[in-house]
Amino acid sequence: MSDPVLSIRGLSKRYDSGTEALKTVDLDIERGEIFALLGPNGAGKTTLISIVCGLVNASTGTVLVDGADWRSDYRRARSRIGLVPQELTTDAFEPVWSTVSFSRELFGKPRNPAKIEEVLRALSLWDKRKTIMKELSGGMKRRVMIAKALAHEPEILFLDEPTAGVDVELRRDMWAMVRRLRDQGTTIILTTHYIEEAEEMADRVGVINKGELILVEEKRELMKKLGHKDLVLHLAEPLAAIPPSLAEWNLRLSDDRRELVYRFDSRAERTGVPSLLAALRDAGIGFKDLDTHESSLEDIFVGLIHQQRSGAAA
Ligand SMILES: Nc1ncnc2c1ncn2[C@@H]1O[C@H](COP(=O)(O)OP(=O)(O)OP(=O)(O)O)[C@@H](O)[C@H]1O
Repeated sequence: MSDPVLSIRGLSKRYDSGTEALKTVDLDIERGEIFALLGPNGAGKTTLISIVCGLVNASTGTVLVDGADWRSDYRRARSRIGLVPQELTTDAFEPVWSTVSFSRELFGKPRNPAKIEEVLRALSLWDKRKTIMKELSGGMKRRVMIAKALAHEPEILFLDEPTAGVDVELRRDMWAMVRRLRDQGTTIILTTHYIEEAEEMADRVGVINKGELILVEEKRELMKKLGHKDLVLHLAEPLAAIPPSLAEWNLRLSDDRRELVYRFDSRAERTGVPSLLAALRDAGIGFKDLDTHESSLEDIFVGLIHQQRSGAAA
């Protein structure tokens, strides 16, 4: 990778409470990419973002933001970054316009009404510029948080769980907006619990668990690894054993012999599900119901860690 816009080396964090929130993270972010940091609750996502943005002190390590050291050259480094935090923090009685333009001034940038107008228009907030914050809908408030983060024209935008608790429509809206920002040249780093969100949005995905960056990959590669689904067939009658004619599907029979489970790659062109159902009919095995389960993120992490360890041992 040439000339990363963000370069993180040996970053670790142990809070005063003794919690080791980050264990020696190394990460380069490419200019102009959308990078999703994917991990369960407590994985260390917010800690990582907070350190890079100068809100939390690292225990060890260094960060270069567009070449500027985030400790010795803090102002320059910080001015390159916009942060949209998880929680909405604005003055309820302030209108949208002044809320956003104040954020620009905080970075010591000269007033620039044309720039503020551009940001508000890009986020479809122009019509609301005179509305006070408390009269906005939840989705609008989130947009204002993004406008605030963009008001000083940062190169890198951090979005900490941008769609937590928002409905599906707003989530799609947010994704489209993030893509537009990327198309205009902003580098985007977002954190998420949702595999679906990482899949939809990111160019690259970093998986973090228990403070450890388990892997960083191109989205397409990662999704191949995450694509397993289980088809569970609830049988009409308990089955003594799986007949040899079904061997090719590698089915699993539950301990009570009432469920057959077929694991398949949901992204493959041929999942094998239709042919399995036909083979079951031919074998005279009836079922009352069927459902599919996607592995939880937790299961996937366990799998990835396992894969990594066995890879390292090989
Ligand atoms: N200020 C703090 N003091 C002590 N421990 C903290 C503090 N902030 C976070 N932690 C702990 O550090 C670990 C990582 O937390 P962090 O908030 O970074 O995770 P996260 O991946 O952002 O989680 P979530 O998805 O729930 O927001 C957790 O065990 C958390 O309890």
